[in-house]
Amino acid sequence: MACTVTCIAPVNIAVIKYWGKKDEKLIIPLNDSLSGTLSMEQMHAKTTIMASPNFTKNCMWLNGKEESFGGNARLLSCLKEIQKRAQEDGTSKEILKWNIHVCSENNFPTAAGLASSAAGYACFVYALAKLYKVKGDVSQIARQGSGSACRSLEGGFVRWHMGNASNGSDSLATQVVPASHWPEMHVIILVVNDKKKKVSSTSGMQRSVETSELLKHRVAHCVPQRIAAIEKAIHNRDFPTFAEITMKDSNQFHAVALDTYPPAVYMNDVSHAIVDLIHCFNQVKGCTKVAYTFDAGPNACLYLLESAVAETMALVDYFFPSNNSGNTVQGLPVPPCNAKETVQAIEAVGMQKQDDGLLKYVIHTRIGEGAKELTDSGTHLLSASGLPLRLA
Ligand SMILES: Nc1ncnc2c1ncn2[C@@H]1O[C@H](COP(=O)(O)OP(=O)(O)OP(=O)(O)O)[C@@H](O)[C@H]1O
Ligand SMILES: C[C@@](O)(CCOP(=O)(O)OP(=O)(O)O)CC(=O)O
Repeated sequence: MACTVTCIAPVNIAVIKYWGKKDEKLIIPLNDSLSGTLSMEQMHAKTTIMASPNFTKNCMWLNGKEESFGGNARLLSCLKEIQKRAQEDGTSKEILKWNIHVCSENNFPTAAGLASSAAGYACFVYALAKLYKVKGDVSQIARQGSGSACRSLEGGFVRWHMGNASNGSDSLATQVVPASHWPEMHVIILVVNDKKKKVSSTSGMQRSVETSELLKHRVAHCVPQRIAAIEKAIHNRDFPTFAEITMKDSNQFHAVALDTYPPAVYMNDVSHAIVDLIHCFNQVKGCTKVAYTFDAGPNACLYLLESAVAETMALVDYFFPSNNSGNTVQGLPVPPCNAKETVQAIEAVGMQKQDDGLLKYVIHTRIGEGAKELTDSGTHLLSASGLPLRLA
């Protein structure tokens, strides 16, 4: 009688940042944004949703712990919107009356500045769409869970169009190119040891909209040109142009955060030392090898071509030594590399080796595919009676 679906969805990291809403409730942004979707082999959210006439209320478990469903306005608005679409599409009325149990797990740290909310809400909405057999684009609905979630449904590079409609009907995400367009594009995430609690993206951007003059300038004069130029660079697989725009946009986003009153400080000294290292590396090589970008936290996300991975990691290990033998790298293997000459050249332009243990760990991944359903019933996270198979 019960219906069950299980789906996985990826993380995405913006190269042109979303920062600021023109509608807080519908989550309509002030500007277009563009991101790379990261491979689900390394990082994904996985969500099982079961609908049953026997369930007495909607329930949600995240990483093995029960969370409030009824008290989470964003989960509720995604559910309401998908059900509305299902009704329009003529889905059987019966299932729409049943309560649902949702069980989700992220195979990477939640709420640690690694875009878990983007993967999580994309997965929730994608799985609901499968459950109710809703056809067509659901990015307008994922957007209402967390803005950046709308970019996690598709693979490759994805653009979120801010749209013009006041009801948000044209504020949706579309694929710019599939992952296969630029398979050499890899990503290294440097997870920075950080004790401090951040200002959430939601409240930080709200404060920026209220107080930052620079945000107005960014939205009107910078983002439109950058979106057009980076799309072109992606189509042409032009890494130096892609990298320069990515770094400038990250820097401008953090300048807006500082222009906010009171300021929102997301990058720390380690983040700034990573920025210095990347600029020194690009300088001594005489061409742009690596781009950095930072979201609302201190962790660095490096976009680079596969051919630069080994040397970049050798430099990270040298300039940001771990407490023991090399930084722990999760994900794709990193080939060994003797970067002695580059290290010397970088030291000659003034970069110094940092203290031990500033990085927690490193994730090596690549651009990957969008959300998908797992059809093997052995992958469900809920038992036949609708309870989590694993609790924390
Ligand atoms: N798999 C999931 N399913 C549903 N909701 C999720 C999931 N993962 C995360 N979330 C929601 O997202 C919240 C975390 O969002 P938050 O913005 O604090 O962290 P983040 O997305 O990891 O970091 P950042 O936005 O800075 O990249 C969680 O508390 C939860 O409400
Ligand atoms: C810095 C960012 O990562 C901000 C992401 O903000 P969220 O999508 O987390 O915010 P809400 O819509 O309020 O949930 C930039 C980006 O991903 O484009």
